[in-house]
Amino acid sequence: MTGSMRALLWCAGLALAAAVVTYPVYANGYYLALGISVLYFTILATAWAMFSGPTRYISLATVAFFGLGAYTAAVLGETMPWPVVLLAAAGVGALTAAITGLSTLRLSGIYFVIFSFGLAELIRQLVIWYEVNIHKSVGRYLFSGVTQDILYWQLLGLTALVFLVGWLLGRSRYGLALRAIGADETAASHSGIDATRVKLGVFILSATFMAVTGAVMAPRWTYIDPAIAFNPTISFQVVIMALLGGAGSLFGPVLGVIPLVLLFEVLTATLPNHFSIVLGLIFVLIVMALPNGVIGLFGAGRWRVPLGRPAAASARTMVAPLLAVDGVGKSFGGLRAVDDVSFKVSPGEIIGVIGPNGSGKTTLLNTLSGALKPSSGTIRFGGALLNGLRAHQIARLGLARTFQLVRVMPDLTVAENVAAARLFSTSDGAGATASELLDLVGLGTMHETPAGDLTYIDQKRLELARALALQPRLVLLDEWLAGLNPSELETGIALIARLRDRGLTIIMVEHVMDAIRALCSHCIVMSAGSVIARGTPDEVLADPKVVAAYLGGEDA
Ligand SMILES: Nc1ncnc2c1ncn2[C@@H]1O[C@H](COP(=O)(O)OP(=O)(O)OP(=O)(O)O)[C@@H](O)[C@H]1O
Repeated sequence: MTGSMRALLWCAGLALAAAVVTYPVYANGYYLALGISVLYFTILATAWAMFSGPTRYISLATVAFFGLGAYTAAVLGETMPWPVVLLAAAGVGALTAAITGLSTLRLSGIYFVIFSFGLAELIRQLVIWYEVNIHKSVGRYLFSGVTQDILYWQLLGLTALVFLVGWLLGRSRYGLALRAIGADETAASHSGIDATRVKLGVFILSATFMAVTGAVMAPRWTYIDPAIAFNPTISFQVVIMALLGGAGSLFGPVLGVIPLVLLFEVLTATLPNHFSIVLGLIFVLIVMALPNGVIGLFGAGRWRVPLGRPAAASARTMVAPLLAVDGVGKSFGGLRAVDDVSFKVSPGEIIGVIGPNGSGKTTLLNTLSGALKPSSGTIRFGGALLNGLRAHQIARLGLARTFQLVRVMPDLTVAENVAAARLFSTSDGAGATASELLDLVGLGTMHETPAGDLTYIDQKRLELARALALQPRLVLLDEWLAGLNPSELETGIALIARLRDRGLTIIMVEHVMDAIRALCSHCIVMSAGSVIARGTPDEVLADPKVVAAYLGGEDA
């Protein structure tokens, strides 16, 4: 772009900003009211997309927080200074989001949608009950000195703030963490991301904006009752606007707000009795025709986090043994999938866990990595007791894993997948960069490729790079070599051997016996949840009990 073009763009931007700021001075009452609607829906849709865009938790609770803000203003507006009223509304919104979020953000998919819709209705009913039985009147009057002009400028300030916060969030590690959670919450947790805390924090932030918007809007109505403040249509309109514009980017929702505010304006005037039907139709059309919103048509970037140089690994003090599993069991109802398993792993060792299908190998790995809580026994890692810790806490201690059914975050690029495992790293020494790790696993030329576009084998390589990005002391590989052709297998075995030579400790569940023989110093063999043999690969594979357990299995 030439210098004069840039100057022209700056001038146009400044002229637009001046026109927006001075809008109440030259707009008549009708257009000012439209401007107010555009602004308040912009804030609501941007705040909604801040949480729901990256996580894909579709929330219909917008009006719950908006209504609480409006009601807080109605209750306090005539007795308290206005800034105090806005702070109180923010506090009520944040507190309600914290309480409800803590109990429900473990829900996902349709359960969260239903909950969020129910929350808005529950709060509406509680407010009606309070008003009728305690306050003895259905609604409240709010007379304040807030004119339409002041209302507009308050909303404009709040719009600027929501964009600033959204921009900062997108640039922060929480932005990438949210997207990682949205792409694959399990993989994110095993990469050290505390999914519950990240989701809760951003849910509260988003709800706070919604509540303050409700408070700012309250003086517009003068008379506030639950039907106005908690009108469920608002929640649906916000979802439709954010989806039309594109919920995956910061400025996407506003592209949906402007045309839809105008359209809804026309519809309420021309089809007041069929408004909801038209709303539903628009929703269906948007989801079918523009799954990534208007902004998706331009391939506009998502909120990206610069990779930078990763945090470095600490010189960890090794305690022998690195892992001590003692009497671990795991039951599913009446099925004892893992039964009284004990073994130790010393630093730098590769231990093989083998056994026929269904013998409990993956379940054992799941108890070690925090995906499942053991029903009995203890697991100590580097001296720390892992029982009771959650997946992200175990990952942060330096215990990484790959999955039997490969789990990458498909919408994130290869580089972002690796970066996700570094977001909450507490390491402080020098470690391999993301780039070095990708070179190591053979993905050095694919940094910007979306992980979902990789072949199955490359996804496995990426999973390993992501596990290594945690700078782990122990890596659990669950059939990482499965499905490789002979030359890929050779490369895979050589790669694992290199990791061992660098001092990494590995537990590998594997059916490929050539790999077990080539890599493992020691094996445990499981059958029906119990350990039936242990020793070197040659010893266990010659054991008649093992041969019998495999029933002449092809590899053994
Ligand atoms: N979440 C679960 N709920 C109920 N049963 C389960 C669950 N996970 C595993 N199981 C059962 O526990 C047993 C052990 O399964 P697991 O997947 O650990 O075996 P595996 O040795 O890893 O098998 P494979 O080699 O086929 O992967 C099986 O009978 C399985 O059906």
